[in-house]
Amino acid sequence: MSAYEPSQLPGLELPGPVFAPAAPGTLDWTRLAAELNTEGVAVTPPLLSPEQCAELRELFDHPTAFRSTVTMARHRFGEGLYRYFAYPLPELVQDLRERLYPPLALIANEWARRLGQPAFAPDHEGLVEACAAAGQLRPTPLLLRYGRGGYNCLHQDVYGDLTFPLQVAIMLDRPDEDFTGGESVFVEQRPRAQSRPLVRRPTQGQGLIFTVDHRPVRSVRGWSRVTLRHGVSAVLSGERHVLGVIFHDAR
Ligand SMILES: O=C(O)CCC(=O)C(=O)O
Ligand SMILES: [Fe+2]
Repeated sequence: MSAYEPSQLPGLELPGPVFAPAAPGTLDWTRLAAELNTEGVAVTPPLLSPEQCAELRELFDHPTAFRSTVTMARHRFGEGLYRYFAYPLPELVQDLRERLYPPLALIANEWARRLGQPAFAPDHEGLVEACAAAGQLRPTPLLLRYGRGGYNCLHQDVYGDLTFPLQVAIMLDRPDEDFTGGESVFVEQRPRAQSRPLVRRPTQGQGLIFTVDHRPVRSVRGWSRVTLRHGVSAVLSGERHVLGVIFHDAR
């Protein structure tokens, strides 16, 4: 049986296209929700144009846009560099965060109901307020850059007690043209079962929506928690850039 019950996820619509010049119309949230329920990972149509991808990629070299920079090898997180944006976020990033959040909150709230957890605010402003009340005040959207040999160890982006369970990563480069290798890797851990690997290869502008920490999956007696970690396999050549949109803020 599929864990997805469409009748429990009403109104999964965006008000309009989300920066989707190559894919006019709304995102198909019914499909995305079904994919998230069954796989924990969903691939969107392009959310950014090639020009917008280039604009964000170039921002990487403007230090004033960021609150901090992490050299991944120093923390044994992998190999590469990432930078957390400072507030106020670039308009494009702020807009994506605000517009992607409401439909994701519907999915997150269905998950919370299944797991007996409190609901999240319906809009992003409400989530940011709840984060502030929990002492999580620092912005989490980030840009990542990997060169040849770069990779990202399996991890979860948990930054405090308040975790919104879905996040988005948008591919800014063209796989097989700008870089090779560098697949998006996910490992799912079900209770009393061996881990399940998933690999995705988004094209430029496409977003991956995925579980931050865990999601509910049907079990014999109701719902059990399935844990997901994400990472990136080694980049074999070229440079790979990604925009990470995490919705909760950090302590
Ligand atoms: O580079 C990637 O694809 C992974 C980025 C990541 O870890 C994130 O967006 O949280
Ligand atoms: Fe991450």
